[in-house]
Amino acid sequence: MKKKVDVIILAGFLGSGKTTLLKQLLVYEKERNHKTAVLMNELGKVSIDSDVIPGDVPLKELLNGCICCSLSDQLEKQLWALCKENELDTLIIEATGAAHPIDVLDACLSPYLLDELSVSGIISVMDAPRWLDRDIMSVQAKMLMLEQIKHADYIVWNKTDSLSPEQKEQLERDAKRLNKGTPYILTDYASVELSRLFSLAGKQCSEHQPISTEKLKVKTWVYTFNGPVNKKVFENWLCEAPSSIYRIKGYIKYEDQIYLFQYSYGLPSYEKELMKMPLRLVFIGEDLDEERLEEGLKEVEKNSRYR
Ligand SMILES: Nc1nc2c(ncn2[C@@H]2O[C@H](COP(=O)(O)OP(=O)(O)OP(=O)(O)O)[C@@H](O)[C@H]2O)c(=O)[nH]1
Repeated sequence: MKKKVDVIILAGFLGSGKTTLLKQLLVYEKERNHKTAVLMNELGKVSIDSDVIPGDVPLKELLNGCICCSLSDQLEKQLWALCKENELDTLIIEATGAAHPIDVLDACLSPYLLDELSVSGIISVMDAPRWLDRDIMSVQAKMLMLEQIKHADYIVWNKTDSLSPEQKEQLERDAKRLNKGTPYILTDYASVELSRLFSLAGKQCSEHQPISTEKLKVKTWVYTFNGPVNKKVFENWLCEAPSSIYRIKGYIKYEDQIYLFQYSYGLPSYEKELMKMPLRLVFIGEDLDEERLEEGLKEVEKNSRYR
C-alpha cells in the first residue's frame, strides 16, 4: 500500500514564531532525507514568509484569507496537487495566526485526501508574553489562543527570554491546566530540539518514527457505508450523537443520490454530488467512542433496510 504523507500543522497566534520554527523543521527533515513540502497560508494578498522557504522545497501558498474558513476548498486542491506533483514524506502546513486548529485539521481530512495524508499532529507556537498579557486583548483573540493551546499535540511557548521565573512557572501551570499531559517547551526563537519534539509529540514514538494519528489530541475516525441509508434513520441517530463530535464530513447516499455531507457544531448540511464517490464519513472529535459509533452506524444501515 502507498505510504501516506505525514502532515504537521503549525498553529499559533500572529507573529508567535511559526515561520521561525518552520525553517528549522525544514532543515531537520532535509537532514533525515525526507522530501518535505510546505503549504503556507497568509491573511494578506502578498506572501511575506514564503521567501524564507528554500528553492528545492515544493511550496503552495494560499493568500488573502484563512484556510480554516474561506479557503478550505482551495486547501484541499493545493494539498492534492502537492501530493500528486511530488513524492513526499512530510507536508507542513503553516496556518495563519487567526486559524482555529480544529478547522485546519478538518480541512485536511477531506474524503478526497484520506488515502494520501495522515495528520501527525498540531504544534502550537504560542507567543508567551502575549498570552500572559492576554487581558488587554479582545475576547475573540483570547479564545483563539486558548483553542490553540487546548488542541495542540505539542505546545511551544516562544519568546520567553524576557520573562521572569514566576512568569515561566505560570506558563507551565497553564499548559498543564489547559491541556493536561501534552508536552510543552519554553523557548526563544522557537529553538526546539526537534528530535525531542517529534518523539515527545508521539509520546512513545522513537525519534525517527512519524507521530501516529492515534496520539492526536483531537481524534479522527472513518466509517464506510455499504450502500444507501434512510435519511430519517441517519438523522435520528445524529440527533443522539455525542457532543464531543466536532465535525463529520464525507459522502452519504440516500436512495439513488449521493450527497457531500457536512456536520458542524450540531448542524448537518448536504450538497448533491454528481460523481460516484466512496460512501465514507470522517468524524473529528475528542474522546470518540469508536465502538459505540460503529455500532450505531451499523444499526442505521440495518434499520434503513426495513424502510
Ligand atoms: N524577541 C523574540 N523575537 C522572536 C522570537 N521568535 C521569533 N521572533 C521574531 O518575531 C517575528 C515573528 O516571527 P515569525 O516566525 O515570522 O512569526 P509567525 O508566527 O510566522 O508570524 P505570522 O506569519 O505573521 O503569524 C520575527 O521577527 C521573528 O524574528 C523570540 O523568541 N524572541
